[in-house]
Amino acid sequence: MREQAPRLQAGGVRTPAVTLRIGTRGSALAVAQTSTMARELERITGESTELVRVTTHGDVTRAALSSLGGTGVFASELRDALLAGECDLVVHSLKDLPTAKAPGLTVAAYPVREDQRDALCSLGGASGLTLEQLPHGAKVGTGSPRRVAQLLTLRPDLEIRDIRGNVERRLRFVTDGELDAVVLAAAGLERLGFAEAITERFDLERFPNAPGQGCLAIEVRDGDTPAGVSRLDDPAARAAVLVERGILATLEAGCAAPVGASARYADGKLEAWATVYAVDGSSRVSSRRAVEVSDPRALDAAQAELVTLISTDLFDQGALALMA
Ligand SMILES: NCc1[nH]cc(CCC(=O)O)c1CC(=O)O
Repeated sequence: MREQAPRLQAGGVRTPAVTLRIGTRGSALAVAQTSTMARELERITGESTELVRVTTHGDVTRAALSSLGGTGVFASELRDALLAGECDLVVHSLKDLPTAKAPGLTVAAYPVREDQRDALCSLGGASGLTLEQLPHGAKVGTGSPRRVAQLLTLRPDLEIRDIRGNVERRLRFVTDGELDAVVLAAAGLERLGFAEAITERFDLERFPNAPGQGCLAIEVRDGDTPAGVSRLDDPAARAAVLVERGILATLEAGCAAPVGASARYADGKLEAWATVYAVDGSSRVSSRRAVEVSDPRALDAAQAELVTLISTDLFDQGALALMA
């Protein structure tokens, strides 16, 4: 696997691809997860790969994410590079991808999902204080409205601090003693080799994940899926994340919305639960449903049914008013 910028010959004519060119954001997390996919593709296809780094606006600004025009700040420039033919596929964190399909592009694979849970990182890592053990009024950092609401639901006494920056920078708030703990996605910590910083992985029942968290998405141009890419797809991961994101889309909520949704597909059963929070954690509505899937060919219909069941239930309980 080599790394290089998109190659342009004099006159702007692109040289024919000799290897699979994989577009990625330049952050350490993005490069780590894209490299994992590149190695998988090399193993599957026997072809070589190279990484094409695309710097996105979301990577270079310190502004609050919510001020950057909502969802998709990380995804759109990667998508532009793919549409322009500067790479053959791109690897996204699914959580950061808007739920609407991008014109001309398709998600060709949802690879095997990693831990979808959120993790508390307090000083001392595995031997640190859990959420329950943190002192009264402890300072906990997160930039996610969902995590804020979830934390305040369980510990209304906490002082929540809005933090931004990459995973390493967020962990430093704790090691520097500025905050008592931060909350991050377990998957990102693991991909970066920071699993030892994890004090507690939150129970999904009380702390449902951001829709799609822990899953990657491999996006390609419509009708132009490079050989081998479809083999990265994991049907169980696909089913679960499509339900989680289907609920998010039906609620017309973005990736920064205070919505947690967890799904799993196993043993012929597709099951999901979701909670919509008031941002201050003062109230919430939840729903949980399961559908039997006797024939895997009926999975698409089962997904749609489950999304409708849960979304309708959430609407009936006043989810829209809560998010307003
Ligand atoms: N919004 C940033 C982001 N996008 C994906 C991940 C983690 C990995 C994943 O969910 O796949 C993170 C960091 C975090 O939330 O801690």
